[in-house]
Amino acid sequence: MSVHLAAQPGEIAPHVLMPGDPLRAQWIAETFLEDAQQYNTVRNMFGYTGHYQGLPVSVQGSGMGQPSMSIYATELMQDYGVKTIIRVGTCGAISHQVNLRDVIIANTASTDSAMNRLRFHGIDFAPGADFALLRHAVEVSEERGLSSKVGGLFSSDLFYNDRPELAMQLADYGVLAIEMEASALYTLALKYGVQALTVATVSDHILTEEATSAQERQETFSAMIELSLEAVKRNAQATATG
Ligand SMILES: O=P(O)(O)O[C@H]1O[C@H](CO)[C@@H](O)[C@H]1O
Ligand SMILES: O=c1cc[nH]c(=O)[nH]1
Repeated sequence: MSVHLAAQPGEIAPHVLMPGDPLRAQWIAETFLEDAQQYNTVRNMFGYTGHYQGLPVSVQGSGMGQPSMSIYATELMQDYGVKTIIRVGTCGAISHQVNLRDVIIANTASTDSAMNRLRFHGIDFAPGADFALLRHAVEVSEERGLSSKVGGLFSSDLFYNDRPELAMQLADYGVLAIEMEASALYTLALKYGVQALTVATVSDHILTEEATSAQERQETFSAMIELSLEAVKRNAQATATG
């Protein structure tokens, strides 16, 4: 057990998908994993372990925002020795390069959070995805003809922002969408030598004002989950043979 996870040693797989929403974790486990067993209900931040095509995989809710993601990601990496994490999230597009329901495969994550300023004493660290994992995800997406794009996310501490125009300026620098966790995940993964990636479906388009429903955010976006599971499997196979 760790402070926030009730799993016994060995109950969490080396490969983990992390949605923000614990009910999306439940849906992923019940829909995509075989023999899924729940290992965590502490704070209702559900976690499950099952199998995807024979590969042990866990799904763990992260909660919303970088402090919550940091707690769960740290415990997964430090206390349970996980090797691979893919955040499977939703995001709000700030670029016309992406459309509603497109899948963004994030190579990097800018942030307005002070977390890395605290961690690095004012230095602006540049958190990035694991290249091998990202390459597997892109390969799967291309094979399946998915509407996806590789690019940067903005991990914001503010969902409701008094100055939304500040985030919009990031689009001029190629940032595709806003979410709230990727920067912390990438930073911690680099610290612990874990392979991490964020795959995020555009649930809201801030420029066109299109939006998906809460039910759709919780229970759909199958393409993103199937893409992530296949990328995890290929990455695990490549790591085992490499
Ligand atoms: O759908 P999830 O994975 O929670 O991701 C996005 O949705 C939440 C905000 O509604 C934030 O956590 C943001 O990052
Ligand atoms: O606009 C949005 C949509 C999803 N998640 C966010 O953080 N922002």
